[in-house]
Amino acid sequence: MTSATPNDAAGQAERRVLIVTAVAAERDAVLRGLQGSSRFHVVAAGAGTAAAAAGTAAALAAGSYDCVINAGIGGGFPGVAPVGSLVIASEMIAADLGAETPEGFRSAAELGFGSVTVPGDSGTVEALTAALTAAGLAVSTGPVLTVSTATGTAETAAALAARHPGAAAEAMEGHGVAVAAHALGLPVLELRAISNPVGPRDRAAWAIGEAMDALAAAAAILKEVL
Ligand SMILES: O=C(O)c1cccc(C(=O)CC[C@H]2O[C@@H](n3cnc4c(=O)[nH]cnc43)[C@H](O)[C@@H]2O)c1
Repeated sequence: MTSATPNDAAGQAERRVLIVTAVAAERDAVLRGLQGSSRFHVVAAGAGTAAAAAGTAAALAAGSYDCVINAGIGGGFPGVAPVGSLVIASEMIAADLGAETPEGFRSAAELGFGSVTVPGDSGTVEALTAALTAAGLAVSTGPVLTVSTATGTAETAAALAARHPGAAAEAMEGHGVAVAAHALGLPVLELRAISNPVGPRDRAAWAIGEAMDALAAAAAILKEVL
C-alpha cells in the first residue's frame, strides 16, 4: 500500500494556497487565471511591505494554508526581464532596508540586524519556471527586490543592479509577504508580471493591461503546478 505525501499528485490536489496581491486589479487578474479553483484564496492587502505583511499574517491566522504566493505587477531590470514577461523570485530581498553612510548604502544585514533575504521555495520556483516556459510564456528567475520607493532614475537602477547582481525585478511587497509566511514555516513564492522597466520614471508608459494579462496567464498555469 502507498500513502499520499504532500508532494505527490494526490497531495497537490489538496494543497491550499494563499495568494497576496497589493491592489484589487492584480487580485482580479489572478482570479481570472484561476477560473474558480477553490483551493486558492486571493487577497488584496495593500501596497508596501507593512500592508503586505499584516495582510498575509491576518489571512494566515484566519485560515489554513500550505503555501503562500505574492503576486502582482512589477518593474523589470533592463536586459533581464522585459515588459510583458514574468519573473519568479529566487529570493525576496528588502533592498532599501539599511542606512546611508559616508561610504554609501549599508544593508540591515551588514549593520548586524539579520538577513534581509528570504529564499523562494526552490522546488516550486523550478517547477513553475518550467511550466510557464513550456506554456510559451516569457519567464526569468532571479532575485526580486522589495523597495519602499519605486525606482525613478537610471542612477538608482544602476546602483540597485550593482548591489544585487542578477536582480530581475523590483516591487514593493514580496519581502513583507515572505517574512510573514516564514514566521509560520510556510513555503513562499513571488511572481511578478512586468509592467515597466526599472529606471527613469515614465508612469504613462506602464503597460498595465499587458502585465495583467501575463499575470492571469501565469495564474492559469499556477493552478496546474501547485
Ligand atoms: O493605475 C492602475 O490602473 C493600476 C492598476 C494596477 C496596479 C497599479 C499599481 O500601481 C500597482 C502598484 C504595485 O505595483 C508594483 N510595481 C509596479 N512597478 C513597480 C516598480 O517599477 N517599482 C516598484 N514597484 C512596482 C508595486 O508592487 C506596487 O505595489 C496601478
